[in-house]
Amino acid sequence: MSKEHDILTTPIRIGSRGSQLALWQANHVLYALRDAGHAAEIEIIRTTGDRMQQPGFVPPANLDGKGIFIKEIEEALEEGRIDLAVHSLKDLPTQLAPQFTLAAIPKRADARDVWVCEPYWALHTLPMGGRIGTTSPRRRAQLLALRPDVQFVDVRGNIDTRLKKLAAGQCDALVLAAAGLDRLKRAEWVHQRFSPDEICPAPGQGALAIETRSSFTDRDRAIRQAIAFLDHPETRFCVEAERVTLDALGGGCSLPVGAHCVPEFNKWRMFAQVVAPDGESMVQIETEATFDTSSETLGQWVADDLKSKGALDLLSLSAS
Ligand SMILES: NCc1[nH]cc(CCC(=O)O)c1CC(=O)O
Repeated sequence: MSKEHDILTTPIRIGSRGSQLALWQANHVLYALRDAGHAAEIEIIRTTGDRMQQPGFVPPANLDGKGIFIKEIEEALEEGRIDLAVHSLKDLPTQLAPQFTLAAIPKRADARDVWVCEPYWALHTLPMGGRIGTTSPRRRAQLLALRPDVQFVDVRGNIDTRLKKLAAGQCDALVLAAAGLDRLKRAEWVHQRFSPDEICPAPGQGALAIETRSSFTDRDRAIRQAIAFLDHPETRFCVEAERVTLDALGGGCSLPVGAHCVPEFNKWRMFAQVVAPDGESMVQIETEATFDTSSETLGQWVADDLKSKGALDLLSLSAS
């Protein structure tokens, strides 16, 4: 047994939201830790974001939308009620407070967005004025850029709730992350996986983030060592570059910004899109970088390139 097993005398406590997808993700980490010989358990934490998805929720005046799925989880981490938190990386703000660390970023699943719609098997076969259920400003803007005639309906809730609302006719189609549907074994609902140069995914989409405390107590150090084997350096590089781009454009998951980096032979390839809310104008770039480029440099390049093409003007339209 390695040293961290001696220090970790009580089970590793994993904090998770209670949604199906969050619990799938937390269980994925739980089983990996148990396979590695650690005792571990899950603690479910209710976040502001979860409460917002309940009918009748009245948002507080000071709600800025950033980090609404993580506030209560970070509080539990800070108070030592949990040892690590499993998040969807795309829901994490681009800047973490210094007392927290992303101790592992596991191998990314399919990062793409997908089209979910039985009768119309692709976006271009949806009839004029078709209603797509998505509240994401990025997806709305990108979809309008491809199909200016489509309409949107607010379809919220967890993945099964949204699929039920689709089946009940509240909308004609959904656009969702492939990763969530794949993880919950709902891939039979997927009719088309959008290419990232068509609908560029959110920064970090499809990746998990394992957040721990940064402190150097024996236990916290042992926790980070115990989880380190789940880290996938290629994924970490890609999502860091994507998050640097988003951060340089102002951060926040409500911006209509897509960024997607992939390793390719001996280089990195990155796509990024910034779209005006009405879809009428957009800037997009595709760039390559050698493997010795840092994620910070690549992400910053991409942001600078987008800015030089007018991205900030498009983003100011979504602020107003
Ligand atoms: N914003 C909600 C959210 N956060 C993470 C995922 C999917 C899983 C992932 O992207 O890792 C989803 C649902 C969706 O966008 O369809």
